[in-house]
Amino acid sequence: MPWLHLKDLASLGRTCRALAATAASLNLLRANDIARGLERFPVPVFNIVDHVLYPLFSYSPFSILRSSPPLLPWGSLSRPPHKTPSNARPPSPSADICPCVASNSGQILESNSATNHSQLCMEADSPPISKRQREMPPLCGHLLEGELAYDGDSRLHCLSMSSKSDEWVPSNEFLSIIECGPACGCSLRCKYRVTQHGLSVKVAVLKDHLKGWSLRAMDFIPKGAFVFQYAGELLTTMEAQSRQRLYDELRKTQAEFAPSLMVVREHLPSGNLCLRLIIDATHVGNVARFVNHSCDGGNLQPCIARLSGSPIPKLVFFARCDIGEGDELTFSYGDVHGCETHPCFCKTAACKGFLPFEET
Ligand SMILES: C[S@@+](CC[C@H](N)C(=O)[O-])C[C@H]1O[C@@H](n2cnc3c(N)ncnc32)[C@H](O)[C@@H]1O
Repeated sequence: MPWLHLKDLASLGRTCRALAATAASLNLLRANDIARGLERFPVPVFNIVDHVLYPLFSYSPFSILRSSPPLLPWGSLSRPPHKTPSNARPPSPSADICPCVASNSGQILESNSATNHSQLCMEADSPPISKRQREMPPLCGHLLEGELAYDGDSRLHCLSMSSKSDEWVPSNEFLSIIECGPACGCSLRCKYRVTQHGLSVKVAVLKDHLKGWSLRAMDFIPKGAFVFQYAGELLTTMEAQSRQRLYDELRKTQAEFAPSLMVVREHLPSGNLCLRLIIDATHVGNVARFVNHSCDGGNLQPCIARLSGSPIPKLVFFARCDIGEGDELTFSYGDVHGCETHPCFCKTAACKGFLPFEET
């Protein structure tokens, strides 16, 4: 029964009282935590709009390669226990500097300046750092342009790409962050691994009568705090195109169907495309699949995070401003409105009337 789709569970529940009780308790378990214990906090679902108990998809805190055969919506028989209490914080950085600056002998090569962190991402038993490496610009913990990304509270403190001032100006441009990763000798406690601990704030999924499911903050989230990554299936362009055609067909017949296919493109200063990251959270994903679009940019800042030594970047979100408990979490899906078919209900002053859509 734990693997069954909501509809099959309901049919089975109608056959006898014992199965009805089991189906009801399974439904309650699912609605109390859509993340199935895979995140630091349970993610409850609330719906006073209709009788759908919870959305159907497979929860994964991290992106996976295209799942074939598809995962079942409720993957495991035994529900994994919450490993940490719900009020636990991510592992706090153990020291002021990243441990991967330590040499083989355990001696610290760099001083406590975060801007000196560059040379550093090396295995503990890797060869000593060369003069050339010492002179390399900083990498981990920095934005692509070299600015330091995080302040002492692990909050994103800077700087839109277009503004070089110290004041953080929210922007629709994606920031690009480099974090410590598999190529570094440091542990998960390193302060340059802010985006690597899964969901970092309490959220809940709520049904909205116009936009479908939506995501709400269940706690105050300070400006600059990491919120979550956008996890889903990583697709090739060809796979994405064929899925998009299928989703367009499904939308014609199923009013409730809300696909969550995101395409992020990165360009070189020359304008040439250098990265296309396609994440489909329609079937497999995390809480970010419930974030709706807002034409004014919303309260989440999307960023591309690269982990040192990992070939595939991630799409991650930080709070663009202070976010109050109960606020809906939103971001801008894009500026291009190529095909005006799906009405937007963001209700902001900047609303363009339709959801962004671009043929790629
Ligand atoms: C990433 S999902 C967001 C969660 C979705 N609302 C759901 O029910 O699963 C994207 C889909 O949500 C809907 N959506 C998101 N933002 C919207 C908005 N501002 N107005 C209307 N629909 C929106 C669209 O159907 C879109 O394809």
